[in-house]
Amino acid sequence: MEISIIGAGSWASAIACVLAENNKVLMYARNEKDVNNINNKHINKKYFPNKLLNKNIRATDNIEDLFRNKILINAIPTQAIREVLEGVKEKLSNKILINLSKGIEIKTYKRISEIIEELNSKCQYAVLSGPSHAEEVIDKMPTALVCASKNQKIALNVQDLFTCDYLRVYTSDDVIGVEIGGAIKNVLAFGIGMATGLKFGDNTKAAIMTRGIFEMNKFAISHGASSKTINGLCGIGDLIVTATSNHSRNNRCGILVGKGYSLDEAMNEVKTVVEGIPTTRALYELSNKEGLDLPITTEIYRVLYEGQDPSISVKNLMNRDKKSEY
Ligand SMILES: NC(=O)C1=CN([C@@H]2O[C@H](COP(=O)(O)OP(=O)(O)OC[C@H]3O[C@@H](n4cnc5c(N)ncnc54)[C@H](OP(=O)(O)O)[C@@H]3O)[C@@H](O)[C@H]2O)C=CC1
Ligand SMILES: O=C(CO)COP(=O)(O)O
Repeated sequence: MEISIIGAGSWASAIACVLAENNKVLMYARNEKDVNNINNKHINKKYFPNKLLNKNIRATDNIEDLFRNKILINAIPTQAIREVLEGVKEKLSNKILINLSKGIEIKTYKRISEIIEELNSKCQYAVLSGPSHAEEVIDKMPTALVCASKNQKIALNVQDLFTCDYLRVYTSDDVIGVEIGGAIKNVLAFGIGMATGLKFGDNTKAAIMTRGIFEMNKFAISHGASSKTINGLCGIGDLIVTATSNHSRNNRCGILVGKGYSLDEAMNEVKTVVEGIPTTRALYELSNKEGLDLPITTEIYRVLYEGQDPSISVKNLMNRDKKSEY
């Protein structure tokens, strides 16, 4: 079987390597030079310059080529999905789209399943998420993920497709919970990065993590998700990995902002996509519209979009009204 991947970045490449052990893989890259490097030298020069890719992996710069396959995997940044798929949306009919991206669209406040549903309601959707840095998956380090779909047959198929010695995939029917967990953990990991950049310690990180999970649950439950999902791999699990790993772009970018870099300087340094930045804005605006109080998200928003000093954010959080924990 051949499987298509929209995108040829870090996560797309790591997942391509998993699938290429038993399948052919066709990746879409928008740059011809990247396509030639993958096809002729079996190298993804930009994202994994030191790894030789499996020869079952091919690339194309023509997105239409992807639609010769039944299964498509999405691995481009959330804010680019609508624009990239708009021109080929009719072709999504009767395809299975497995989404790997994590975020909320700024323009519409939609989750990725909602974007796909809007583009083509005949596309069958699953989301695969959890604590999984590409740098570790490509080195075959044991990793656990969760796949959610409204259609349990599809969730089981995705479980079969990805399960191997180093990937354990659980199934779920809570698409909303899995998507919200993956989106919000990036916002919180950015905030925890800022605390590290401010030279605060492990107590501060644990406080933001725990109260952040409370915030994640509040938003998720009000959107119809189950708290069990948030307390599983896609929420707590992914927050732990993103907030504590040097691989995390969100955490690294937050550290730089905490150290005093401007947002532009920090993003230039990190280079790859930092999903927590646009998702902070979408989450802040949407929760305000819905009358949900998310104090940590609000303070991260103020730093990112209103130029507030991160140390003021910490003071604001510490000086909120006294209350009981729950
Ligand atoms: N990296 C990881 O460990 C993990 C990432 N994720 C999620 O996967 C998604 C992708 O992340 P990741 O692979 O790390 O990101 P990268 O920055 O490594 O790669 C992004 C890919 O998307 C392409 N791309 C970016 N913008 C556009 C656009 N406007 N049109 C077409 N293609 C575009 C890039 O192309 P180009 O090279 O030409 O810019 C590149 O192929 C994110 O939502 C992330 O949260 C999830 C789990 C793990
Ligand atoms: O989602 C991820 C790990 O599960 C990747 O996180 P970063 O985008 O912060 O690197």
